[in-house]
Amino acid sequence: MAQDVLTDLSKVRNIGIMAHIDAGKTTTTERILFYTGVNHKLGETHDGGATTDWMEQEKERGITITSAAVTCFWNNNQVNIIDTPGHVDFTVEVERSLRVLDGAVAVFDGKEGVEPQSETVWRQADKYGVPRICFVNKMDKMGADFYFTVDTIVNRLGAKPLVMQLPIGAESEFIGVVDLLSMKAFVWEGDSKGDVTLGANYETQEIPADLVEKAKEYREKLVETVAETDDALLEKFFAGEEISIDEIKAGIRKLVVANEIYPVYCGSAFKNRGIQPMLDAVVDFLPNPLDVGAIEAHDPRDESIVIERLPQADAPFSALAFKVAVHPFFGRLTYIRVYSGRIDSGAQVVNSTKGKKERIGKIFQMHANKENPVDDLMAGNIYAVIGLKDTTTGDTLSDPNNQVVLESMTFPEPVIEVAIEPKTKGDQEKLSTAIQKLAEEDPTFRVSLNAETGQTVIAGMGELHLDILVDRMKREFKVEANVGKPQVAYRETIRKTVPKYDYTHKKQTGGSGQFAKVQISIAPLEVEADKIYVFEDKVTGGRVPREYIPSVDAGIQDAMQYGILAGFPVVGVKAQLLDGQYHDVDSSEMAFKIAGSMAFKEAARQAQPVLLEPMMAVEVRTPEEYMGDVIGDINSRRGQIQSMEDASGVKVIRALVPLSEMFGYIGDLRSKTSGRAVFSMTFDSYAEVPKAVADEIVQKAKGE
Ligand SMILES: Nc1nc2c(ncn2[C@@H]2O[C@H](COP(=O)(O)OP(=O)(O)OP(=O)(O)O)[C@@H](O)[C@H]2O)c(=O)[nH]1
Repeated sequence: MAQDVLTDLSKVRNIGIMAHIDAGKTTTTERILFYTGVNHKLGETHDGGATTDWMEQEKERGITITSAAVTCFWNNNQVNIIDTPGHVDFTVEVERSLRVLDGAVAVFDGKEGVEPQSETVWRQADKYGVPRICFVNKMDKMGADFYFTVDTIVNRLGAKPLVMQLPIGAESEFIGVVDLLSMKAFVWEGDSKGDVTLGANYETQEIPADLVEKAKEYREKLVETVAETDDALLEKFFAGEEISIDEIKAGIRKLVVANEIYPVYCGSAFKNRGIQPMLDAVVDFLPNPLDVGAIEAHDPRDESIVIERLPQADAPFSALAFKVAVHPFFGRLTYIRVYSGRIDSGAQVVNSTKGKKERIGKIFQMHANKENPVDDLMAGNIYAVIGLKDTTTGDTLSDPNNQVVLESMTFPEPVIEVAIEPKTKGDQEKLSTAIQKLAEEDPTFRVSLNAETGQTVIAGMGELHLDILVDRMKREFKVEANVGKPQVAYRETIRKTVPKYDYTHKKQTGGSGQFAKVQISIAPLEVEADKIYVFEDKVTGGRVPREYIPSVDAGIQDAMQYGILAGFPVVGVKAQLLDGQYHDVDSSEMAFKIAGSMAFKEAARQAQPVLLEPMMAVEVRTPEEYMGDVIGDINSRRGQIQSMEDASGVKVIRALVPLSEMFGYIGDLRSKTSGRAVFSMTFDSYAEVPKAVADEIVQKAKGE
């Protein structure tokens, strides 16, 4: 069934399927792969047979964590599907995918409507300007309500839906849809019971009598919405003239590409209903790489110089790596989106983010059940390549003679950490390998070694994120280890400037001694993104020789790893080396490093050190009757309420709450609200821990 890669970019769609956890993203993707002919046997997601979920954990947990790209073909168009994860802990993966998508299908649960997590993902898609169509899934489910779901698109997302279909029948009687463009009914015969080979195809019929009026009303709305955007169409509309389907489609396409409107489809992925018309809509309305146009890149030598790259074969090559995965047979596989140019396998490129040469090895397009080798990389398309050694997620690959850097991706701060203690020396080695491999795939976790306890500390986005990392270490890399409880990633900072601090490191132990004298100043520094520390050399007259100055810097950074209050990393420091003294024989890099480190430790004690904790932006949606309880609970967790709003019959409460108070929140919220409230949270900022709480944390850290 493999087809050659299309070179006509107007026939390429790079899309994502985005959804709240359990809305049916995996099932929908599976059905798409079935209908597009590459998947002959459907995997039922929770039996572990789904082809996009090839990691063990995904099979067991039934959730899609990694984004794999799968290529399929629909009516002679090539559709590349980039799988986007739906869990809140993996929003970085979602952003990473959104970065390389041209359009998306937002899948909603037809009973729940827009859920908080779909809202988060929706807003992320807004941020990247990704045009979308909506698929209201699970129309066969008890309580499914298409019109309610459409309302939630308005109320909860503030977006403008365009109803393209009406459901025929509801719940177990849901049999098909009215297509408002052709004004026909598409009916899927028979009950598939989740087996796609049963009742997979639809028949075109007349609209059932009881839906004719409603269909007319909705078609009128549809045509009016489209006509309003085009003077010529509007004239026709008011003159009562027929506007052709092609004219309507062209109008919708323009509005979708401009992110002004979101066509809404419905169906039941599980029962194989509604997938084909939704695929037609992907092709009809979502943008192709030409619609998206030029991408903005930067000169690697000077970020302020903007360079545009057009999706053309004869432009200089540029591509973004958005995923590194370890394939069971090929080893390291790098997923890339090519933005411009065309190059063959074997070509030399440059990783312009890291300034390293790379060679493109074999190139594949990943189909659902096999890899399809291709000869070259083409602008506008998505590929998996082997042979790249140093490229990790977020890196740009360029033409060596025309280098650019595509906007790099920002990742939220990892705020939860877990300590891992390998059982044997062998396990320690396995752990290092595991960490290195996992870091290539996922740049969102950080690793540090606690020199005092010998523990390896891994920091990530949330409890589940860490859970999965640890699980993979044990399972894939066979690391035997004791794993601690997840802890909040506290930080320390200083509040006062210490303008001058002298420290002399002197040691005489037989032979040659050690001597270094430094005078430093430290001051609070506003933390911005990765800028958590600044070092300035203010030494004059060679009083500290050039070669020792970096050692002082390194010594201070070493000391900052373990803050003086409770051993948490210190951030937000501007350090200056003001003066010093050396000895011809006894001074060394090591001596200056120790002096720098000790000078910082002692100076920091005078700089009013404080503890910082991660604050989470929490959003709770609750029926009004539980609002008092929810707010009371947030207050008792040291939360600050930011706003309260009404949205489609529920109250939306937004608050800033310390992460340390959010462990186990989901269970408490469920029991307080009889399971009727939902919440989402994302990292917001670091804030100073109130004195009383800080004292407790310090006590505990010292006790341990
Ligand atoms: N009744 C009904 N159930 C569905 C439908 N689509 C999916 N499901 C079920 O809903 C559950 C979740 O479906 P998935 O496809 O795994 O959902 P997902 O959004 O990929 O979930 P994650 O991978 O966990 O994010 C499974 O038990 C599916 O069988 C549908 O159209 N109707």
